[in-house]
Amino acid sequence: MKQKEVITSEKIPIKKTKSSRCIRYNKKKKLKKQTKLSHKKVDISSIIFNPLKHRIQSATRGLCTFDKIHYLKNEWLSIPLCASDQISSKEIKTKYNITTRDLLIETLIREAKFNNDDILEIPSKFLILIETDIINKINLMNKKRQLWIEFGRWLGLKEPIRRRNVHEHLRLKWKKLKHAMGVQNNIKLQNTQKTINTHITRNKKTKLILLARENIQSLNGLINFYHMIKPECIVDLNNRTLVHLENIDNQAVVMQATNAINDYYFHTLKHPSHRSDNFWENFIEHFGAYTRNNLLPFTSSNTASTHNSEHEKCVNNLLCELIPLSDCINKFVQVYYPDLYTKLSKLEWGPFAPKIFGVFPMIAVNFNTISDYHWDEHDNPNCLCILIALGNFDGGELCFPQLKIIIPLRPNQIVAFSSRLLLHGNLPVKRGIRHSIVYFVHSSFFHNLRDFTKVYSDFENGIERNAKGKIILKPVARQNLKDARNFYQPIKLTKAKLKQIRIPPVSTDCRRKYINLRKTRKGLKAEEEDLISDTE
Ligand SMILES: O=C(O)CCC(=O)C(=O)O
Ligand SMILES: [Fe+2]
Repeated sequence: MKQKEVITSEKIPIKKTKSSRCIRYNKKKKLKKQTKLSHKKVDISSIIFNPLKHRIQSATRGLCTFDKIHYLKNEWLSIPLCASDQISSKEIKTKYNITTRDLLIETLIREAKFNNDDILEIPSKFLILIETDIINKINLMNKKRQLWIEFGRWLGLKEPIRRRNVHEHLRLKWKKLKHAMGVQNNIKLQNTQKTINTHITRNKKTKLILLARENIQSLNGLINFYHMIKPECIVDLNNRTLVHLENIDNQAVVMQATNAINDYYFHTLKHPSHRSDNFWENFIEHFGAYTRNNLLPFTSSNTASTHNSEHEKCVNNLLCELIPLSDCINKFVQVYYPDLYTKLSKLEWGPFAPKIFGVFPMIAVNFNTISDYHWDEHDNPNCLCILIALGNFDGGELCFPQLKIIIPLRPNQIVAFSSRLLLHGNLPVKRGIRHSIVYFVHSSFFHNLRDFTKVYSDFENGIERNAKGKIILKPVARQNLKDARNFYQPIKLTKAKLKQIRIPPVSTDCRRKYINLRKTRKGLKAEEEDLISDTE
């Protein structure tokens, strides 16, 4: 029988503890002060999407070449980040000589577990294949045909399974994991941006996996992991931060953000027409300024609520409620990473997108879901992302298999780490609902990491292009780049579309690859999983 959809909403109560009247009084006073601070007046118009001023992606596309160059030169400014920007001012640091780990095994177990929850280990006959053919590249592929097919089946690959496909599947995984070896071997990370990029994307994505095998092969292997609980800054041999955990001493700010995300999440579940593709497919939304796959920065579609203008007020409310938390996160960067902060505060992305989160152009919000192991490959490798987990939950620990570090991140903590260089993912949530917010900066925001030759050569050659990038012969009129009137036609949905209701066949975000979203779609807590019927 189909169970009724359960949608619960939780407000985080202020914890009542037995304390003396004096302590209680002081606590109350502190909370009152914090709450007052967190409600300080802000100019909301600069924080929310303003269709008269800001532009979504399509509205940045039809500009004339002159306007594009003008925007690049005068409105969008960036100072290149360098490796030393990740050196923290924290006095006591823990140096880590990272050992290589068997991440491949860990990843494969996760993949196989998706189809068969009982799997804890990888059979040794498959390990041999990995060892010989993938790691040592001794080609036994033709000799063990049946075993490869069996391996593919164990992994849950689609039938019909061919040994060549299984081999390729593993080879690609191996290549990707080798990526992280750059951090492992600590190879001259302080050198130029170019070195880091070439190094990481081409050659050194190697052994990570191998040494980790014994430790991560079974879930028991996690016992060997270092549990990072208290504030601590773990750095590489060049003193660059790998993982930095700090407490947030402001309960009110955390409560305000948690309640806002809960409200937003449950409201959106309840009103299907409010669901964006990202929300319903992957339970992640990105707010703020984007510039990936686009010449110029623009306002993200989630910020502008392009799918339904009726949802706009929900977004605006959420963004306003996150301001105090964003202030806290900015303060953290300013205190511990002053060079990074200074450079980021000089990053301007111009009038096309609002400045919502202080020095960070954008955030990602993960709603009641965890992330599979991944690298955030578009993040600037010289920047740190800042992550906070919100909600009332147990489990969902953040795990860095390369470093063998597990962080049972609590809502009063933040963690800064190099999301581009370190593989990371979550352990399952055991109880309650866990959301998370990530503050990050994409590489594409930095001019030194972009290639603008095409638009400059268009300029020199007097070429104009249409929104699709095709050369056109007609002249294109110049625009007032600060005036976006008439560029945005809001869509008002009164009724949900099919794709806002139907369960999507796949998640389109790599972070959700092997993550089950059933309880997330129902607004359920982890322990309520059994309320979902098997037929769904
Ligand atoms: O929720 C978490 O702990 C991890 C989130 C994350 O890594 C991401 O959104 O990229
Ligand atoms: Fe991430």
